[in-house]
Formats: sequence, structure tokens, C-alpha cells
Amino acid sequence: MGRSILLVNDAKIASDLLDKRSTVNSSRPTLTAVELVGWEWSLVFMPYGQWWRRHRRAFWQHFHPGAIPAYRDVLEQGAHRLLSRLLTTPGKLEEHLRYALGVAICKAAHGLDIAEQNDARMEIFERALRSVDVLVDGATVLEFFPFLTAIPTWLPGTSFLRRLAEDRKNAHMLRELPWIQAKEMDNGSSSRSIASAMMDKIARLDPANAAEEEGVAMSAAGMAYAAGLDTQYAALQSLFPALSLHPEVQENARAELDSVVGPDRLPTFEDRDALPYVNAVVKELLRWHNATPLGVARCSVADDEYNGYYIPADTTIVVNVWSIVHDPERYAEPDRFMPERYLKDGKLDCDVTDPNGVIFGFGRRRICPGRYFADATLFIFVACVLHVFDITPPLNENKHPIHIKPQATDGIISYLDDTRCTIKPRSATAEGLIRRTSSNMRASA
Ligand code: HEM
Repeated sequence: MGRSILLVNDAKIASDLLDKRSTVNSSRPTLTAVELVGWEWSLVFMPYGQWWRRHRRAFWQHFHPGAIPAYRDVLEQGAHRLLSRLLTTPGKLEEHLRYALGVAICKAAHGLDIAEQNDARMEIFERALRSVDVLVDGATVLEFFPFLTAIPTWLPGTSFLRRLAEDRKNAHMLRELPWIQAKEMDNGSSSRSIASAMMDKIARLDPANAAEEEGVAMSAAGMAYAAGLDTQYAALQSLFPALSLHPEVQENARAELDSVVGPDRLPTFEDRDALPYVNAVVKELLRWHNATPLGVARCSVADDEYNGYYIPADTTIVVNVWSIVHDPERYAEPDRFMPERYLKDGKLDCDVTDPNGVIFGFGRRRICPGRYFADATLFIFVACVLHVFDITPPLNENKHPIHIKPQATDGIISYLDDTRCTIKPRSATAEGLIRRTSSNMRASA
């Protein structure tokens, strides 16, 4: 009510406003619901300013490109867990993906392990992340009628407010619980995880600054789940329909993996430069099903003029990233999953617009600071799945293939609504490799 909204459908305009005029357009809209749902500690929703800057700096110290190689082992282990689970119960794809991503994030961020079944931490992460939906679905009414939040929750018709209180508790636990557990484990001595490295640094501060810095560090470490779990899950779940609908992509990827990696081991980060096709699959995955179709809304902090248009301060700016990465002028046959579009003479073609230039947002100040971590995760998960599994269409009760037509869901994060597929090891050798890797993992646990 009374707030201007600017919807941008063009990559150049988005870049002009959000890259080149980032001093004016790097804040976020203030939403009453963010605090109500308990996400006020999240870097994603913080308005631009000193407080946001401190959190961003604390986060970036552990997620800049030079920091990512330190997470290679945990990311490889996460991918191996996925393979082992998919071999045993391929019908639980979504559960396995979330579990494997959770394992990798939790180990990297807090040095904690996630149990194979019914892990209390994982349940808290899941409950907390579901509360983000409230920011989209239900809380809008509270933006317009904030007095509703003052209504006693024992009155009939206020179950929504009671749910908010529960969501708030879960969102706070997502931030605090893994930190407290990492602290108990850490003893202040090593740098096994992002949290323990942060704790070592805080231990050297004088007590007057340490408490506030610990709050910032706790929030920054919690962002790995808060912003990393659902986004990466949304991207990776779309791999399976993409492959079952495009068998030729699997054939091409396998030819490359067979010649570079061979049948006796799984791909590693060391192989990455020699796998241009697999790298192109990762790029196409992010474009084909864009997990954040409208990016994350920005807010202008001063009056501005662009191409003759007046943009008042406090305008919400939303970029239609989906339409940009599905523009047929840039990406021919945009609905086809076609990694070849990024390749020329067997190498990545620099003339093709890299979709990552818009998918992770805009401008040095506010662009997704987890993008290098996401890129590494997606590469290793995608390479490992392609190396050992054959992904084909789901079958009906008569064992005939079903043609699926997955649709993107609404929300800040978009998923595909149908990921049914058949997942089988692509050979006896591949199956043996998964089993060997899995028993080695158990032996070294
Ligand atoms: C497929 C994966 C991902 C996608 C598509 C994605 C996309 C985005 C987008 C569009 C933004 C808003 C940027 C802007 O305002 O211009 C963002 C912000 C953010 N992302 Fe990601 N992201 C992904 C993975 C991750 C991961 C793995 C992490 C953490 C490890 C992460 C952490 C963050 C944080 C902390 C912000 C807020 C930055 C700020 O407001 O200053 N993201 N992401």
C-alpha cells in the first residue's frame, strides 16, 4: 500500500539499476513478517547498512572463491551419501537430496554430523525453512494490517498467529542450536569448520566486543542452511526430470566421464577442468529450472531517474530473472535442456551469455555470496550422479514409461512439482563402485 514496485524484465536494465547504481538500489524492502517469522537475523532480508555489512563480511570470509577448496572433502562425502542412498531406496529422491545437502552444509558450517535417520538437527532445519513460505503465502496481510499481530492468540481465528510463534522459535533455533553444539565440541582449539574458525577469532577479542561479534558470527554461519539448503535442493531436484526427459545429455556426459574418470573411481574436483560437458550441464541446470525466478527483491533508498523515468525512494525492485534466462533471443529453444549451447569445439564458449550472471543476482554489494559454494556443490553432485546412474522416465503399473511435464511452483524459491523418474545404476561396475565407496565411508566414520 503506497509503495512503488518496479518489475524489470531486461538484463541490461537490471544491470544498470542494480550493478551500476548499487549505492541507491542495494537495500531490501522492510517486511513486518520477517521479524514475526524469526528471520530478522538473516543477511538476505537485512536492509543495507553497517549491520548488514558486518554480517556480509563475516559470511564472505568463509565463502569467497579462495575458501571453497577447503570444503571439497565434505562436498564429495555429501555426494557419495546421495549415491549410496539412491542405490538402496531410489524412490525417496527428495528426502535423499535434502539429507545429502544437509550433511555437507552442516559439516562445512559447524563441523557436525547428521545421523542417517531421524536427526533432530535436520528436523529443525526443515521446520525452520518451511516458515519462509509464510513470508510469501500468509504474512502479506500483516504487512497491510500490522495491528493484527497484537490480537491475543487465544481468540478464535488466530491459529495463523500461533503458527507464527512456532515458526519464530524454529527460525531462531536454526541459528542458535548448531552454533551451541559446535561450541561444545570445539574447545576453542581447531579450525575444523566455519564456526570453529569464527570461534577461534572471537576468543582473541576483548570481552566487550566478543559478545556482539559472536552474535554476528552465529547468524553468518546459520546462513549456510538458511540460504543454501533450499536453493541448492531446488536446483538439484530438477536434474532428475531434466535427465529423464533428455537421454542424449546423459550419453554425452557419460562419454566424457568415461574417458576422463574411467569406471573404477568417482569424479572429484581435480577432474573439473577436464569435464566441460558436465560443467555445461551445471550451467544449464541453473538456467532451465531457475530456483529463484524473481531473484530477491531490492529496495531503493533515494529518488532516482532512469531513461526518463522517475523512481521514488523506497521503490521495491523485482527482476524477472526467469524471463531473462528463458529469452529465445539469447537461449534458442529455451525450454529444452541443452548443455551444448555453452560449448564450442569441446570448450566453454565465452560468446554465450552465462546465465549465472543473472541467476545469482546483481552487483558486488548484494549478489549471492554463496555462489561459489553452490557452484562447487552442484558440480560434484551432478558429476557423481551422471557417472553411476541411468535416469529414465517413471513407469506406470504396466511398466510403460510415463511422460512427465514438470511445472515450476510459486514462491521465493521455486521447485519442480513432478520429479518422478526411474533411477538405476548404469552398470554392474557402477553399482560395485557405489557399494565400495559406501563401505569405505562407513569404515572411516
Ligand atoms: C542454486 C543455488 C543458489 C541460488 C540460485 C541463489 C540465488 C541467490 C539470489 C538471487 C540472491 C539475491 C541476490 C541479489 O539481491 O542480487 C541470493 C542471496 C544470498 N545467497 Fe544465494 N543462491 C544460491 C545458493 C546459496 C548458497 C549455497 C548460500 C550459502 C552457502 C547462499 C547464500 C546467500 C546469502 C547469504 C544471500 C544474501 C546476500 C545479501 O543479501 O547480502 N546462496 N542468493
